[in-house]
Amino acid sequence: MNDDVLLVHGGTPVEGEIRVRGAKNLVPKAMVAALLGSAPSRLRNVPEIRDVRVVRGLLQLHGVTVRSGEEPGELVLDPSRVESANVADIDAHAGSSRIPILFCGPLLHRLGHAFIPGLGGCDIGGRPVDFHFDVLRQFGAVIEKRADGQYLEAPRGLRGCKIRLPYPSVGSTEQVLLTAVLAEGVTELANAAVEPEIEDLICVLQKMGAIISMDTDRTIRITGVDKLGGYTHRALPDRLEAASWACAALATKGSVYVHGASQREMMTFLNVFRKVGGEFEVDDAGIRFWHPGGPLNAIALETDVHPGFQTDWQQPLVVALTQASGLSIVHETVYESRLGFTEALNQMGARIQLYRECLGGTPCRFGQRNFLHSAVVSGPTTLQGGDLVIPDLRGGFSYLIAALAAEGTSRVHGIGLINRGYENFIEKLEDLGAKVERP
Ligand SMILES: CC(=O)N[C@H]1[C@@H](OP(=O)(O)OP(=O)(O)OC[C@H]2O[C@@H](n3ccc(=O)[nH]c3=O)[C@H](O)[C@@H]2O)O[C@H](CO)[C@@H](O)[C@@H]1O
Ligand SMILES: C=C(OP(=O)(O)O)C(=O)O
Repeated sequence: MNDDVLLVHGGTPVEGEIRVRGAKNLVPKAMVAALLGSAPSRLRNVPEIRDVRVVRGLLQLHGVTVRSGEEPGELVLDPSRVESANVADIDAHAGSSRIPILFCGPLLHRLGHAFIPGLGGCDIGGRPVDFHFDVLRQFGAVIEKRADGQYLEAPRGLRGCKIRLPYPSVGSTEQVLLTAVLAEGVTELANAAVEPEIEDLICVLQKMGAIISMDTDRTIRITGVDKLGGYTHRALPDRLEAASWACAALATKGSVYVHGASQREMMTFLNVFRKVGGEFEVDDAGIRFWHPGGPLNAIALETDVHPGFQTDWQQPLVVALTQASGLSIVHETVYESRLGFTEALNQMGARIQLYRECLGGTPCRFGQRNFLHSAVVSGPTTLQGGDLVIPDLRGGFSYLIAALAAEGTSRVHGIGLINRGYENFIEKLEDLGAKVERP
């Protein structure tokens, strides 16, 4: 059996219930934050995804014990014996995810040095980390580029500083938070990212004893403290996974109840979902998403930083837009190369044209720089099953949605990548009545 290929027999609406657990874009960061504590931490609602397994391995390499807690999805992290790790062992995790770079601040605080391997993450743009290293230098870190990664030291310790990010980068904001909380003095971070996962990380750090404020102009101020304790925290739900299943319901004319989905973090998505013609109902335990019948509406969509339309929602929604009547306009302003996945959709019968121009009013760094970062989606189109090779995490799930909506059977190759951010997605597909099988 080839466990990296999935056969998807399309044409059946997804119907039923699934559960989402803690957010892929918070849980690994909260695990890294435990490194900063002088006492054990307890993290709940942890999903079984690859990004969590990567960080668990990296923490254990550095002497942190990570064990399962009493309740399902609970981790207990004990940082009392943090130690240097063997570079070759760290390197084994090179290319696995974005998270290793967030070890810089905590390891500099705990050990006075850090080695960071090459990063992974979705291939949706250059994914530079210049902002990260700029802010670390401002704190006092000395960074040496080596063949297999970056070696950092803090010869004079880490001191608070005044930072303005060139762009509200999520990872760079997290880099500042995880470094500033134990740095000497006050740090001011202007033009910070304020995604819900950032706010949840601030809650984690505050529980540990950090002093962090967020101003109305997205300026975050951190007053360094001498010591942090442990935390007990239940991670916020994964709004990205929840939206992905909602788009599957829309594209296949189905109905999915997502246990654990939270309206608060999904308000912008819910507005767009409703404009396209989807229906949803919120209750205390989750959200039901369904296609009410009749035509879907084409829309104009621009991705942006929070509270704008989250870029990670874009790819699954584009598949649903192939089923909408009329011309939809999509302007991807966060990543320069996040529309490449549409080529395979066109081969299935979609009609999506990409443009270098900014097709929208949101200020964008990619206009006139030769990036195909806008799209016009003409629909509705009938999709035919085909051979699909997964390019990235959200593009991969989007291909599953397209295969579910298509006539005939699709072979989806490289499905292992989807485990990075979607817990037990094959079981969930089966729970929703999807006709999938391993060849
Ligand atoms: C593990 C995780 O949390 N991943 C999320 C995180 O990625 P990540 O933290 O990598 O995304 P950023 O917010 O940093 O990136 C946004 C933009 O800033 C640019 N940039 C970023 C850093 C830098 O040093 N230099 C630079 O130019 C990027 O190229 C990109 O164009 O936020 C993204 C934006 O919400 C999400 O799509 C990802 O799911
Ligand atoms: C881009 C994403 O993840 P990462 O930053 O981990 O590549 C994503 O979750 O859509």
